[in-house]
Amino acid sequence: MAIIENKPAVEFDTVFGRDDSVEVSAHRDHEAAHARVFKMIVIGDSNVGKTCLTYRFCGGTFLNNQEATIGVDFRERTLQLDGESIKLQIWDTAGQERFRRSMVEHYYRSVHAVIFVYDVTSLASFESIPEWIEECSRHCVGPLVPRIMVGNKCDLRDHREVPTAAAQCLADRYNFPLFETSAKDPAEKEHVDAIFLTIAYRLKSHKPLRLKQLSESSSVTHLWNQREQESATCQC
Ligand SMILES: Nc1nc2c(ncn2[C@@H]2O[C@H](COP(=O)(O)OP(=O)(O)OP(=O)(O)O)[C@@H](O)[C@H]2O)c(=O)[nH]1
Ligand SMILES: [Mg+2]
Repeated sequence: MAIIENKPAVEFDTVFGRDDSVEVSAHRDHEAAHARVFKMIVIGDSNVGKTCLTYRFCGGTFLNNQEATIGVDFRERTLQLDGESIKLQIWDTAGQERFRRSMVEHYYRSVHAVIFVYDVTSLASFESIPEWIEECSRHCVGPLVPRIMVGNKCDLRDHREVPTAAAQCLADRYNFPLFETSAKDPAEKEHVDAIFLTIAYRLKSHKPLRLKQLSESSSVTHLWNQREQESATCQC
Protein backbone atom coordinates (compact mmCIF):
# COMPACT_ATOMS: atom_id res chain seq x y z
CA MET A 1 0.00 0.00 0.00
CA ALA A 2 1.33 3.41 -0.88
CA ILE A 3 1.57 6.15 1.65
CA ILE A 4 1.18 9.63 0.34
CA GLU A 5 3.61 11.86 2.09
CA ASN A 6 4.97 15.28 1.38
CA LYS A 7 7.90 15.57 3.76
CA PRO A 8 10.60 13.42 5.34
CA ALA A 9 9.12 10.59 7.37
CA VAL A 10 10.50 11.45 10.76
CA GLU A 11 11.85 14.89 11.22
CA PHE A 12 13.07 14.92 14.78
CA ASP A 13 13.76 12.50 17.53
CA THR A 14 14.45 14.54 20.58
CA VAL A 15 15.25 13.88 24.19
CA PHE A 16 14.76 17.33 25.65
CA GLY A 17 17.03 19.78 23.95
CA ARG A 18 19.78 19.47 21.41
CA ASP A 19 23.47 18.75 21.54
CA ASP A 20 25.65 17.74 18.66
CA SER A 21 28.22 15.74 20.62
CA VAL A 22 28.61 12.16 19.54
CA GLU A 23 28.32 10.81 23.07
CA VAL A 24 25.08 12.56 23.79
CA SER A 25 23.77 11.53 20.42
CA ALA A 26 24.68 7.88 21.08
CA HIS A 27 23.00 8.07 24.45
CA ARG A 28 19.87 9.43 22.81
CA ASP A 29 19.90 6.67 20.25
CA HIS A 30 20.06 4.15 23.05
CA GLU A 31 17.25 5.82 24.96
CA ALA A 32 15.09 6.12 21.87
CA ALA A 33 15.66 2.49 20.92
CA HIS A 34 14.42 1.33 24.31
CA ALA A 35 11.46 3.65 24.51
CA ARG A 36 7.90 2.52 24.74
CA VAL A 37 6.19 3.78 21.62
CA PHE A 38 2.78 5.35 21.49
CA LYS A 39 0.86 6.37 18.41
CA MET A 40 -0.95 9.68 18.62
CA ILE A 41 -3.08 11.19 15.88
CA VAL A 42 -3.77 14.87 15.37
CA ILE A 43 -7.16 15.51 13.77
CA GLY A 44 -9.17 18.57 12.72
CA ASP A 45 -10.20 20.76 9.80
CA SER A 46 -7.68 21.83 7.23
CA ASN A 47 -5.71 24.97 8.05
CA VAL A 48 -6.22 24.86 11.83
CA GLY A 49 -2.49 24.37 12.42
CA LYS A 50 -2.07 20.63 13.05
CA THR A 51 1.19 20.49 11.16
CA CYS A 52 2.56 23.63 12.80
CA LEU A 53 1.65 22.36 16.27
CA THR A 54 3.29 18.98 15.79
CA TYR A 55 6.32 20.60 14.22
CA ARG A 56 6.58 23.04 17.12
CA PHE A 57 6.55 20.12 19.56
CA CYS A 58 8.94 17.89 17.64
CA GLY A 59 11.19 20.49 16.06
CA GLY A 60 10.91 23.39 18.48
CA THR A 61 10.24 26.02 15.82
CA PHE A 62 7.36 27.45 13.84
CA LEU A 63 7.05 26.05 10.36
CA ASN A 64 6.59 28.87 7.88
CA ASN A 65 4.88 28.51 4.52
CA GLN A 66 3.40 25.19 5.40
CA GLU A 67 1.37 23.52 2.66
CA ALA A 68 -1.66 21.34 3.24
CA THR A 69 -0.79 17.87 4.43
CA ILE A 70 -1.40 15.10 1.95
CA GLY A 71 -2.25 11.77 3.53
CA VAL A 72 -0.15 11.86 6.67
CA ASP A 73 3.16 13.15 7.97
CA PHE A 74 4.98 11.34 10.73
CA ARG A 75 6.94 13.02 13.46
CA GLU A 76 8.52 11.60 16.57
CA ARG A 77 9.85 12.81 19.85
CA THR A 78 11.28 10.78 22.67
CA LEU A 79 10.69 12.05 26.17
CA GLN A 80 12.20 11.11 29.49
CA LEU A 81 9.38 10.86 31.99
CA ASP A 82 10.33 9.89 35.53
CA GLY A 83 13.36 8.02 34.23
CA GLU A 84 11.48 6.19 31.50
CA SER A 85 11.80 6.76 27.75
CA ILE A 86 8.50 7.35 26.00
CA LYS A 87 8.49 7.76 22.26
CA LEU A 88 5.54 9.65 20.84
CA GLN A 89 4.94 8.74 17.23
CA ILE A 90 2.73 11.55 16.02
CA TRP A 91 0.55 11.14 12.96
CA ASP A 92 -0.15 14.58 11.55
CA THR A 93 -3.23 13.90 9.44
CA ALA A 94 -4.62 15.77 6.46
CA GLY A 95 -7.66 17.94 7.14
CA GLN A 96 -8.81 18.08 3.54
CA GLU A 97 -11.17 15.28 2.68
CA ARG A 98 -9.58 14.63 -0.70
CA PHE A 99 -6.16 14.18 0.92
CA ARG A 100 -7.35 11.91 3.72
CA ARG A 101 -10.05 9.77 2.16
CA SER A 102 -7.91 6.72 1.46
CA MET A 103 -6.04 6.96 4.75
CA VAL A 104 -8.74 7.29 7.37
CA GLU A 105 -8.83 3.65 8.41
CA HIS A 106 -5.09 3.72 8.96
CA TYR A 107 -5.13 6.85 11.04
CA TYR A 108 -7.25 5.22 13.69
CA ARG A 109 -5.73 1.77 13.69
CA SER A 110 -4.03 0.97 17.00
CA VAL A 111 -4.11 4.57 18.07
CA HIS A 112 -3.17 5.34 21.66
CA ALA A 113 -4.30 8.97 21.89
CA VAL A 114 -6.18 11.56 19.85
CA ILE A 115 -5.72 15.33 19.70
CA PHE A 116 -8.62 17.30 18.20
CA VAL A 117 -7.52 20.70 16.93
CA TYR A 118 -9.60 23.72 15.96
CA ASP A 119 -8.62 27.29 15.12
CA VAL A 120 -9.82 29.90 17.63
CA THR A 121 -10.23 32.36 14.74
CA SER A 122 -12.54 30.00 12.84
CA LEU A 123 -15.93 29.20 14.30
CA ALA A 124 -16.48 26.69 11.50
CA SER A 125 -13.42 24.68 12.55
CA PHE A 126 -14.72 24.62 16.13
CA GLU A 127 -18.17 23.56 15.02
CA SER A 128 -16.59 20.67 13.15
CA ILE A 129 -15.11 19.18 16.31
CA PRO A 130 -18.18 17.01 17.11
CA GLU A 131 -17.93 15.55 13.60
CA TRP A 132 -14.28 14.67 14.15
CA ILE A 133 -15.18 13.09 17.47
CA GLU A 134 -17.94 11.16 15.75
CA GLU A 135 -15.54 9.94 13.07
CA CYS A 136 -13.19 8.80 15.79
CA SER A 137 -15.97 6.84 17.48
CA ARG A 138 -17.05 5.30 14.18
CA HIS A 139 -13.56 3.89 13.87
CA CYS A 140 -13.92 2.10 17.17
CA VAL A 141 -11.43 4.12 19.15
CA GLY A 142 -12.15 2.87 22.65
CA PRO A 143 -13.34 5.11 25.49
CA LEU A 144 -10.10 4.61 27.39
CA VAL A 145 -8.01 6.14 24.61
CA PRO A 146 -7.06 9.61 25.92
CA ARG A 147 -8.41 12.54 23.92
CA ILE A 148 -7.75 16.24 24.24
CA MET A 149 -9.01 19.34 22.48
CA VAL A 150 -6.71 22.14 21.36
CA GLY A 151 -7.68 25.62 20.20
CA ASN A 152 -4.78 26.96 18.11
CA LYS A 153 -3.81 30.44 16.81
CA CYS A 154 -4.38 32.27 20.10
CA ASP A 155 -1.82 34.84 18.96
CA LEU A 156 -4.47 36.25 16.59
CA ARG A 157 -6.29 37.93 19.44
CA ASP A 158 -8.22 40.42 17.33
CA HIS A 159 -9.61 37.70 15.10
CA ARG A 160 -10.90 35.32 17.71
CA GLU A 161 -14.26 33.76 16.90
CA VAL A 162 -14.37 30.99 19.50
CA PRO A 163 -14.70 32.17 23.10
CA THR A 164 -12.88 30.10 25.70
CA ALA A 165 -16.13 29.57 27.58
CA ALA A 166 -17.77 27.95 24.56
CA ALA A 167 -14.79 25.71 24.00
CA GLN A 168 -14.69 24.74 27.66
CA CYS A 169 -18.37 23.90 27.51
CA LEU A 170 -17.80 21.54 24.57
CA ALA A 171 -14.74 20.00 26.18
CA ASP A 172 -16.69 19.40 29.39
CA ARG A 173 -19.47 17.75 27.45
CA TYR A 174 -17.02 15.18 26.15
CA ASN A 175 -14.92 15.17 29.28
CA PHE A 176 -11.77 16.20 27.41
CA PRO A 177 -9.05 18.48 28.73
CA LEU A 178 -8.97 21.76 26.77
CA PHE A 179 -5.86 23.72 25.81
CA GLU A 180 -5.67 27.00 23.96
CA THR A 181 -2.33 27.87 22.47
CA SER A 182 -0.39 29.13 19.49
CA ALA A 183 2.02 27.15 17.39
CA LYS A 184 3.36 30.45 16.10
CA ASP A 185 4.03 32.41 19.26
CA PRO A 186 7.47 31.41 20.64
CA ALA A 187 6.27 32.30 24.14
CA GLU A 188 3.80 29.42 23.85
CA LYS A 189 6.44 26.81 23.13
CA GLU A 190 6.33 25.34 26.63
CA HIS A 191 2.58 25.35 26.56
CA VAL A 192 2.61 23.32 23.35
CA ASP A 193 5.00 20.90 25.06
CA ALA A 194 2.61 20.70 28.01
CA ILE A 195 -0.19 19.55 25.73
CA PHE A 196 1.77 16.58 24.49
CA LEU A 197 3.25 15.91 27.91
CA THR A 198 -0.22 15.72 29.39
CA ILE A 199 -1.01 12.91 27.02
CA ALA A 200 2.38 11.27 27.45
CA TYR A 201 1.88 11.04 31.20
CA ARG A 202 -1.57 9.55 30.69
CA LEU A 203 -0.13 6.98 28.29
CA LYS A 204 2.79 6.20 30.52
CA SER A 205 0.48 4.86 33.17
CA HIS A 206 -1.22 2.64 30.60
CA LYS A 207 -0.15 -0.90 29.85
CA PRO A 208 2.07 -0.72 26.77
CA LEU A 209 0.32 -2.02 23.68
CA ARG A 210 3.52 -2.19 21.76
CA LEU A 211 6.82 -3.55 22.96
CA LYS A 212 8.61 -3.78 19.67
CA GLN A 213 11.27 -1.21 19.04
CA LEU A 214 11.19 0.93 16.00
CA SER A 215 14.09 0.41 13.70
CA GLU A 216 16.81 3.02 13.53
CA SER A 217 15.68 3.79 10.02
CA SER A 218 12.26 5.26 10.49
CA SER A 219 11.16 5.26 6.89
CA VAL A 220 7.51 5.68 6.19
CA THR A 221 7.33 2.22 4.73
CA HIS A 222 8.95 0.70 7.73
CA LEU A 223 6.67 2.51 10.14
CA TRP A 224 3.79 1.49 8.02
CA ASN A 225 4.76 -2.16 8.06
CA GLN A 226 5.11 -2.02 11.83
CA ARG A 227 1.60 -0.69 12.13
CA GLU A 228 0.25 -3.32 9.80
CA GLN A 229 1.85 -6.09 11.83
CA GLU A 230 0.39 -4.99 15.10
CA SER A 231 -2.87 -6.29 16.39
CA ALA A 232 -5.40 -3.51 16.26
CA THR A 233 -6.89 -2.09 19.44
CA CYS A 234 -10.21 -1.92 17.66
CA GLN A 235 -12.50 -4.62 19.02
CA CYS A 236 -15.12 -4.58 16.29
N1 LIG B 1 -1.15 33.07 13.38
C1 LIG B 1 -0.98 31.76 13.44
N2 LIG B 1 -0.95 31.05 12.30
C2 LIG B 1 -0.79 29.71 12.40
C3 LIG B 1 -0.65 29.04 13.63
N3 LIG B 1 -0.52 27.72 13.38
C4 LIG B 1 -0.58 27.58 12.06
N4 LIG B 1 -0.74 28.76 11.46
C5 LIG B 1 -0.88 29.02 10.03
O1 LIG B 1 -2.08 28.38 9.61
C6 LIG B 1 -1.91 27.81 8.31
C7 LIG B 1 -2.24 26.34 8.34
O2 LIG B 1 -1.32 25.66 9.17
P1 LIG B 1 -1.08 24.08 9.02
O3 LIG B 1 -0.29 23.65 10.20
O4 LIG B 1 -0.58 23.77 7.69
O5 LIG B 1 -2.59 23.55 9.12
P2 LIG B 1 -3.09 22.04 9.06
O6 LIG B 1 -4.15 21.90 10.10
O7 LIG B 1 -1.94 21.11 9.16
O8 LIG B 1 -3.76 21.94 7.62
P3 LIG B 1 -3.96 20.61 6.71
O9 LIG B 1 -2.63 19.96 6.55
O10 LIG B 1 -4.52 21.10 5.42
O11 LIG B 1 -4.93 19.74 7.43
C8 LIG B 1 -0.47 28.10 7.90
O12 LIG B 1 -0.48 29.26 7.08
C9 LIG B 1 0.23 28.39 9.21
O13 LIG B 1 1.30 29.30 9.04
C10 LIG B 1 -0.69 29.83 14.82
O14 LIG B 1 -0.58 29.35 15.95
N5 LIG B 1 -0.85 31.18 14.65
MG1 LIG C 1 -1.12 19.77 7.86
